[in-house]
Amino acid sequence: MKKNEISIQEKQPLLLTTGEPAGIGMDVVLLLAAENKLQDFQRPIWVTADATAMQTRADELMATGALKRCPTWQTINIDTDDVNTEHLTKQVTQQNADADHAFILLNIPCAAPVSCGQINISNSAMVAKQLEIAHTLATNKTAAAIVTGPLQKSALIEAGIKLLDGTMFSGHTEFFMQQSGCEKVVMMLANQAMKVALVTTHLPLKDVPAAITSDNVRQTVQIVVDDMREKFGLMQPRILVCGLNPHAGEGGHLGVEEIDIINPVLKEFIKAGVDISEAMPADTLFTPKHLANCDAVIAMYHDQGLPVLKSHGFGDTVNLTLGLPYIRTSVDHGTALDLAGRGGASATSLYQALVMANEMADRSIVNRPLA
Ligand SMILES: NC(=O)C1=CN([C@@H]2O[C@H](COP(=O)(O)OP(=O)(O)OC[C@H]3O[C@@H](n4cnc5c(N)ncnc54)[C@H](O)[C@@H]3O)[C@@H](O)[C@H]2O)C=CC1
Ligand SMILES: NCC(=O)COP(=O)(O)O
Repeated sequence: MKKNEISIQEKQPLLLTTGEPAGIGMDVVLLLAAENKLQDFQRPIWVTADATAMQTRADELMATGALKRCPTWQTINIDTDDVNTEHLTKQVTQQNADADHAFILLNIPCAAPVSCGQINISNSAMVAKQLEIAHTLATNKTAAAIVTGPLQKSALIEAGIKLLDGTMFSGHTEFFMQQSGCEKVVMMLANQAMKVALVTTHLPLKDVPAAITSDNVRQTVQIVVDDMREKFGLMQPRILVCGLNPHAGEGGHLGVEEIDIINPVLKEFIKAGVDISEAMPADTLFTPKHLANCDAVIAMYHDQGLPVLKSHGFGDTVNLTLGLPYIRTSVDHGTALDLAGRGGASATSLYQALVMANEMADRSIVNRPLA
């Protein structure tokens, strides 16, 4: 082995959360496992799920013919009451990965039996527990990266699960941000056609304008610039920014956020040598002419940027969180309750999310300073 090269045995696992047990999270893991695709990463794959529900889902998918063979996995029963201590890390790292199995299942029991496509909010605490465990193992670097399957936000909200600051649960992005003590993180979705980062995430549309503050725009741009360098290796990323209003405010006649808030911040970055535009009309920014010369787009809100991106590759897109102290990627789709256990789910987005997490983890090993 060359100096500074890391052996497969030394590589840390990718930790995959299956999310909502009534949705397709377990299906897509099983589909990849059955095709031996979880072995492409040369790393152990750890999967959080309810062990009984996983076996039942495998049986259901076998019955539909979606699984041609049933993959095998190794189950570890962990003490889920004690997830914030070294206790958890010891429990999982003391297990020897068995090469004959597609993945290691960290068993997080559901409170109620799982029925495909039927949300039961009694199981929402188990979904939140998966995220807590993932956060703990990524923070202490036991896991190289977190890759999340889909959860049903409404189920966690209706179960009364809150973020650390006591506000309503709104998504993985906000959950991991608060758990990590970050003031700000950035949601980015990426596919072959484009990368789109968002200034605001899961907010009612009526609350968006108030959230477009100088600080929010400044922090978003800084995180995008830093992580395009660190996570994608793009040292001088070319960034285009959407305005908030139609025609980027039409010179102030259709809204003033561009003049009062967005452009003054963007000018600071331009002056500092960052390759970034001033606020552009979002309807013409997302055209091939502009996208051809751009590494990332910053959109002001969720449904300004994501429908355009998903229309260019739903199923082949990765959702990632920039600005966290660890790597987190995710599928681009939701729980698809209509498909759970039926065999129609595509696992391509999960595969792409694993590829991206693995590449970022490998890059962070290469970039790690020599002791
Ligand atoms: N990463 C996450 O945790 C995400 C969670 N969600 C949550 O998922 C729930 C349902 O959201 P929806 O808007 O209905 O979106 P959805 O992505 O679950 O479903 C939209 C449509 O796409 C289809 N679809 C989704 N994933 C597919 C796959 N892998 N293969 C084939 N077809 C697929 C579904 O059958 C449905 O017709 C919501 O609670 C939402 O918050 C949505 C997006 C991401
Ligand atoms: N549209 C992406 C999405 O809603 C997923 O959000 P998160 O759970 O990754 O924060």
